[in-house]
Amino acid sequence: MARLALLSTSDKTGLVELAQALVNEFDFELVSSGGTAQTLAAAGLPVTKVSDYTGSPEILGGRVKTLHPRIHGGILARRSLPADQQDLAANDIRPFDLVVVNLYPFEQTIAQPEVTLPEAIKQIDIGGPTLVRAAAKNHAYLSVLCRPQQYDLYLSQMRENNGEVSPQFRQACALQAFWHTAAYDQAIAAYLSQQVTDENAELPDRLTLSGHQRQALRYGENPHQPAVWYQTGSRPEGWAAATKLQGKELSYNNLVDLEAARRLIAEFPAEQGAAAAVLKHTNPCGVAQGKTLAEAYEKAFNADSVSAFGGIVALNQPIEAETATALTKTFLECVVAPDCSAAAQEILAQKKNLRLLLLPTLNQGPAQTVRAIAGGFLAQAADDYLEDPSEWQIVTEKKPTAAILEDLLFAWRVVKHVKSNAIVIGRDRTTIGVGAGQMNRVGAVKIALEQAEDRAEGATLASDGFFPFDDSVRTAAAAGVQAIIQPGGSIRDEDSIKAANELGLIMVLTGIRHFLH
Ligand SMILES: NC(=O)c1ncn([C@@H]2O[C@H](COP(=O)(O)O)[C@@H](O)[C@H]2O)c1NC=O
Repeated sequence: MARLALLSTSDKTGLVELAQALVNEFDFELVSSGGTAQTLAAAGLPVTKVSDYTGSPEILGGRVKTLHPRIHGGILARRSLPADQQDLAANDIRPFDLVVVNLYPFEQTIAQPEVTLPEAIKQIDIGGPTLVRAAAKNHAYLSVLCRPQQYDLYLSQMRENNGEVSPQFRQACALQAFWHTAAYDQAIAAYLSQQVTDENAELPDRLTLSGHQRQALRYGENPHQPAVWYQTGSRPEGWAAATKLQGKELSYNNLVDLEAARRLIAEFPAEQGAAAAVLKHTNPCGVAQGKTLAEAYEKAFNADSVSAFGGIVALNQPIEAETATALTKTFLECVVAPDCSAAAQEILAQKKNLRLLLLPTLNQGPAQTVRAIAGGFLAQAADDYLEDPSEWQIVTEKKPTAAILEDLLFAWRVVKHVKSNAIVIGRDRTTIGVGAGQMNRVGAVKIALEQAEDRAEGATLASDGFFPFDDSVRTAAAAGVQAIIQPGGSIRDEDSIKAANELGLIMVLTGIRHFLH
């Protein structure tokens, strides 16, 4: 007797070709749900509708189509178990050899702007996952395919093995099927938890990390660490949707640095003027705003040209020829920008090893960040607090001019993206000294000042956390710094303010801290 395949697919890609091969090459009979049967019949293929096969019509507008003992009995029966065989015979049920299902497009639906809850719920597939899970459970006897990308592999296995597939192949398909339904349910649960309106909605009770391998990376932070890049969601977003115009494969460290660069450059919206950032090991070594993108990049590069070698560059506006020429003057690992002109692409093509990426959504990142610890993981809301200088407190006798306030805001936006303890010294919307990741704050001040040299005269200084003592203020003043921005909140704030007044400095307290660990 011919073998039986059940086909019920939402995405009809490759369906007809698969079904033709099943019927013509492997003598399958086809049973399909309404829309799938229609597509197959329109292609001239013999197909039995599920409703004819079960004798039960599709009801509730398609909510119940394949949920029937004649379908699920045929999928779940153990061929080697006499009791199961008797049940099949007694109930006139034929076993299935193949189940091909893909699910209602839930994720694509919720990705659409302004989708309503009832619209989303309508796209929660019930019968499909039931078929997939049943077939995957019984993979000892049948195959399950849940994505069109699997069809060719299935057919080639059948062709190579005289119309059979190996138990290993069926098992691999079952594993993919369970990952698939798990990710599907995860997307539903995540969406529904977003609908809960309490203030903790972004950090729900349960958090499941779900992603599929986008790319096996050559290695992790170091060559002895295996690493993989996982993509969340079925539609590529963020870096998974970026276009790489040239250059070698992205590495683990490239991606970590690129994400740090993206977060930083997102502080500077393109419409507020050109900005450029050069990063090394996630810390900015040079950041600048300029009248043009080329000027911003030159300023950022010159801020610390030694560290910029081998750096990651993020630009907030499309790259044109002048900026491209400037970018070719040193060795850079990666450049990311929202766009790049054809002329600029031609210039950058000279740098064969440079990875050039286009990411139009530079300011769109994850709402939460997650980090693994022994026995669990930590999740927090991303530090995307929008600075509002009208909330700042000017605590010294000397008050900042509008120009100094602008420089303070610039340094403050940058220091947020430097590993703690962090100090940024800035001048004319350019960083001139960065002290990153120090174990004491005055140490970070000294490193930043050392780099700034005599350029510290008249500069501004930003500190990501408060000053526990007045030593940082005194050190900065001695080097010529004229204005300081910091969160405040130390029990000894008064000491720092007093020192600032004594030394003729301006001090601004933001009330917001930006530690980055
Ligand atoms: N309700 C059911 O019994 C049921 N059985 C299969 N489906 C889904 O219906 C879709 C195919 O429907 P159609 O063949 O009518 O185009 C597939 O995405 C499949 O996963 C169902 N739909 C939803 O739950």
